[in-house]
Amino acid sequence: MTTSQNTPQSHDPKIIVALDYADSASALKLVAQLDPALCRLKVGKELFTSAGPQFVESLARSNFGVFLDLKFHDIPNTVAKACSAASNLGVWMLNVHASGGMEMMQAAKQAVDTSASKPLLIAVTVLTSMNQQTLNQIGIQTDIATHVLNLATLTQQAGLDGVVCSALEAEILRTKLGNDFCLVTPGIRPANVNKDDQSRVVTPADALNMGSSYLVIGRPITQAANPLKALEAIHAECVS
Ligand SMILES: O=c1ccn([C@@H]2O[C@H](COP(=O)(O)O)[C@@H](O)[C@H]2O)c(=O)[nH]1
Repeated sequence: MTTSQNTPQSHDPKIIVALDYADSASALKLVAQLDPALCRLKVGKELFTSAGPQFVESLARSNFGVFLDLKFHDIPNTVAKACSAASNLGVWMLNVHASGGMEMMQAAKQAVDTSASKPLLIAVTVLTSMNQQTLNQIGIQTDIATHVLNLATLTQQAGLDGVVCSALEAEILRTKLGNDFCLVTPGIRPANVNKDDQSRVVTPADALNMGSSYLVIGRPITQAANPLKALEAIHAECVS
């Protein structure tokens, strides 16, 4: 597995907790309850928009690795500049949308690789909230697993480190794209937990068995009565 030179952890926790909060104070309250031996952190559009790059930079200096999940999607020059700026925050991983195409992804990769910290760069294939019907609604008639494989293949050809996909597609991507390609899978739900707005969901243990490299988990941890206990239970399920 490719690893970032700036990874602050010598170990490699598989769980990435999604800090989907409205402000930095709420996010930090959760972070204070978590154990960096068990997880990394993800900052997405809501928290980044409210708390800003300085917050991400300070979080990236903590013992947690930070995945900056802004899913850049624009013309190549704009995405490359955004990726340079994001890399300079010292994050462990960042992402773009694979549907931005080869030229956009190559520009992003070049920007990341010429930064001082060289974070991992991955691309979103098909959002885990989407199903076959929502894919058809945007004009794509290909079956979802094939579309994910096509976008992931393009991502690998562009030289990126991996993709965001559902764990439902992890087995086919592992077979076709090899063991060194990073598969980051949101849509993770322990058994009997609400799916919320996710469509393509898999349990934590099944996701790892199917070939996921990292599990992105938000509400099952952040909205638990005791987030650390929820994290520990998921971690235990994964290692057993
Ligand atoms: O395809 C995708 C890409 C990103 N996400 C993000 O992951 C978390 C999931 O949160 P849950 O509360 O566990 O559903 C969230 O931040 C999404 O923006 C995704 O779900 N699917």
